[in-house]
Amino acid sequence: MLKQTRNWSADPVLSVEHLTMRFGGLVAVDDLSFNVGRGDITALIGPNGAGKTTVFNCVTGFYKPTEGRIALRREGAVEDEKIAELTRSGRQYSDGETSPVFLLERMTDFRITEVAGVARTFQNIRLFGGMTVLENLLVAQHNKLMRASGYSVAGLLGLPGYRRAAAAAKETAVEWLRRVDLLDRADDPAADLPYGAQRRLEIARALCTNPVLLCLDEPAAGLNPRESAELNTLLKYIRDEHGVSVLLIEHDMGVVMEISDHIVVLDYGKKISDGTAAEVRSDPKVIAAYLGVDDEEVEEVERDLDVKTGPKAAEGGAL
Ligand SMILES: Nc1ncnc2c1ncn2[C@@H]1O[C@H](COP(=O)(O)OP(=O)(O)OP(=O)(O)O)[C@@H](O)[C@H]1O
Repeated sequence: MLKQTRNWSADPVLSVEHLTMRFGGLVAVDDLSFNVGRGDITALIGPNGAGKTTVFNCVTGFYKPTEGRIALRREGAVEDEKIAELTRSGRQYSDGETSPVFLLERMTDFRITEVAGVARTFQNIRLFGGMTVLENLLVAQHNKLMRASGYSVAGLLGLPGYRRAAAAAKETAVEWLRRVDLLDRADDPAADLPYGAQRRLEIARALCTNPVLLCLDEPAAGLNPRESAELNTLLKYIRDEHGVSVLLIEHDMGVVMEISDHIVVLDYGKKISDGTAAEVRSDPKVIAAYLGVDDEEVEEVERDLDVKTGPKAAEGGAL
């Protein structure tokens, strides 16, 4: 069931404002603004080369944007004036407050994950193939464990604080493995898992860091229809039961239209549409952008939309 409220206006967890990213003479992202609603699944879509991954890389600290502000409100609504004040102060985030704000464009990727609570997965799976499935999830919680050890030999000596933290980390890992249906593979090397299972493990690993915002780069890429359906169920569970906001890049329109509360469409680095699936689907600018790509992709998009939305899509003249 998709939501009726427009969380991205009422309660944004992330605000991207006037984001520009240039690579030499190429403007990959051009004065882009959009919000991600708290507790929403938001999809960033657009033809190849539209700038989607570049936006992701800016949000997660892999790129420093040329211009723009990326504000994360971790726990709830914050007045614009407070964010403006933080911006003027030159600081990266407002600390020790009930509703902290993080200016991600000023932070390193490591701190964005650790301090602000933004986790991500990659287009190309990046697991530790030689480690077991369980170890991959424990490594994701390494920093939490280091803090519990007081960055001393407490860990080696097995002092109680560290032991408790280690047990909690294992519990979190086991819980997510159960949720993504990989508990029976816990002791197998990650590289031995089939492709779809590796994708689920990557998502579980990101969730072990307890993020408020989970960024997924093409999570359905390479999945078969059954695995795609399982992914949809998992993402809805993450949203509904854990309140994690999800921002995803996805080419599979079947997945996008079925699970997204909000869709932002890019073309040539600019936003061309922003709204619910129904709004975006019938937007002539979106249709035109997709018609600009090669025939095969247009056909694929049309087929996906037909399958998922049936006659309604056809009435609305969808993509
Ligand atoms: N590190 C980089 N250096 C130079 N150009 C880059 C870099 N990263 C991306 N680009 C360029 O920026 C533009 C946007 O690329 P980006 O990968 O963000 O698009 P995308 O929408 O994610 O595409 P796709 O759907 O194919 O993954 C492209 O023209 C790309 O070649």
